Amino acid sequence: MSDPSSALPLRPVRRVRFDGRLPGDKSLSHRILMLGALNRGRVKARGVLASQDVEATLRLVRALGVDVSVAPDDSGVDALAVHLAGLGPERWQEPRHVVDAGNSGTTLRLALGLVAPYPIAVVFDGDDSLARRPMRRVVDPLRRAGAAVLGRADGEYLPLAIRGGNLRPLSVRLSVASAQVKSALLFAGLGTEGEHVVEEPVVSRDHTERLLRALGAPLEVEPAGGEGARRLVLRGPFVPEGDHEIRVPGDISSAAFFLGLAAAHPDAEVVVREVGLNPTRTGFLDVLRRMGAVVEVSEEGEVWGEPVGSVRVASSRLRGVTVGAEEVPRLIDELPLLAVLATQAEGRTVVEGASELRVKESDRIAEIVRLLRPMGAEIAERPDGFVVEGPTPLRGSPGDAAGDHRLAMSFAVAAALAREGTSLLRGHEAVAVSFPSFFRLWESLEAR
Ligand SMILES: O=C(O)C1=C[C@@H](OP(=O)(O)O)[C@@H](O)[C@H](O)C1
Ligand SMILES: C=C(OP(=O)(O)O)C(=O)O
Repeated sequence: MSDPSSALPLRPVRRVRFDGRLPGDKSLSHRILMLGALNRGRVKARGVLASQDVEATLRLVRALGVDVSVAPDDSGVDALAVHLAGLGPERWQEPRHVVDAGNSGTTLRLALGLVAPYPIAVVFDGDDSLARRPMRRVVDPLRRAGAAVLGRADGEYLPLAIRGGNLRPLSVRLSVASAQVKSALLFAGLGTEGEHVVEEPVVSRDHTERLLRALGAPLEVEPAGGEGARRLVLRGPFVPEGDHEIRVPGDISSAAFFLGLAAAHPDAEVVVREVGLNPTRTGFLDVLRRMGAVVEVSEEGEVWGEPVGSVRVASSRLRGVTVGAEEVPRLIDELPLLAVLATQAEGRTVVEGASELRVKESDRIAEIVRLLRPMGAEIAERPDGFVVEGPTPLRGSPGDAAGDHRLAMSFAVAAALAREGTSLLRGHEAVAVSFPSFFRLWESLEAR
């Protein structure tokens, strides 16, 4: 790990060639560990992401007293082999200590739903970024179902203490499209008698639904009202059983930094293998295509209902695009990167309906504008997104990742695309949240 106090020099990259696997999917890794903790039986998972966020979920699973063993998995980048021997939630213990969710919104929100049906008290805390992120979106529906939750600002912010048990059936129409809230409520339904209904206004990543159905849960997914809206109906209780094995596919959100660089760079070819191609996650590939990029996708199989395959992207002439609210959840974590690529595209790029970006690890709208302007980008902040006029040549500049892994990696792409000048990134160590080997792999790209 590099020295956190020093800035990392990032030079423009002359030639981009990459062909291989990248780290395992973060969303799937969290969910597999939590469902493994709930399961009555053994779960053997390979290719689990070895990163700080997933460490937080491992801390939760251990704190509940679940028997879990973790070893490096040499067949992947930043990969773990995890074996869980779950005895069902009746055997969970009340954690003796505060559970540290670190920087991970997914850990905290999903965990609140996971433990809510059971009569145990769990206290959560996390880092300063997580302590600024809103939790009432999960806490309120859990309270309405009968869980007791205490926390700062009436349960909006960490630290949070929950004690559940004996919940009433959940019936929730989400006002924001959030896979974290949806998943938390489905998890709560798993331990609760009755028919639970969750409606989302626009489809968000559906890993939880796919995993639950693969495990045999009585879950129906149907269209609801508006375009892209979905209604999920789960009959609880359902506790998964039996022995299961899974190999976690690569994370398209991590792959996006390599694929995006390839699209905007004049001499590039990148192939990412064995990556997850769940259509609720591939909005970034669709937007790249709309920008005129050469994107080839080959679907090669399925893991627990999740399509998996390879993606190839080569140097392309990009043009500006508009991305609206109905598409945002399918590429929410790739939007700061899209701002970088838009600086190299002909014409105007507009992102709207993305105010959720302001409550991620940082305010990703304000911070990406702050990072890109000194490099020569023409980018304007909007309350719910940004507008970029391109193309503008970028030049190396100092920048600060604001403790946000996606911003650190987006800045690395901008630095690689710069015509001249070395960029200096402060806070580069944030990449350990989702992609610890990022800079080791990035350094293998050829510097000018
Ligand atoms: O469910 C998940 O695994 C995630 C959902 C998204 O958050 P929201 O559900 O808050 O939009 C995303 O930004 C996050 O990186 C992971
Ligand atoms: C928003 C993210 O994660 P989380 O919400 O789990 O912190 C992310 O990985 O970009």
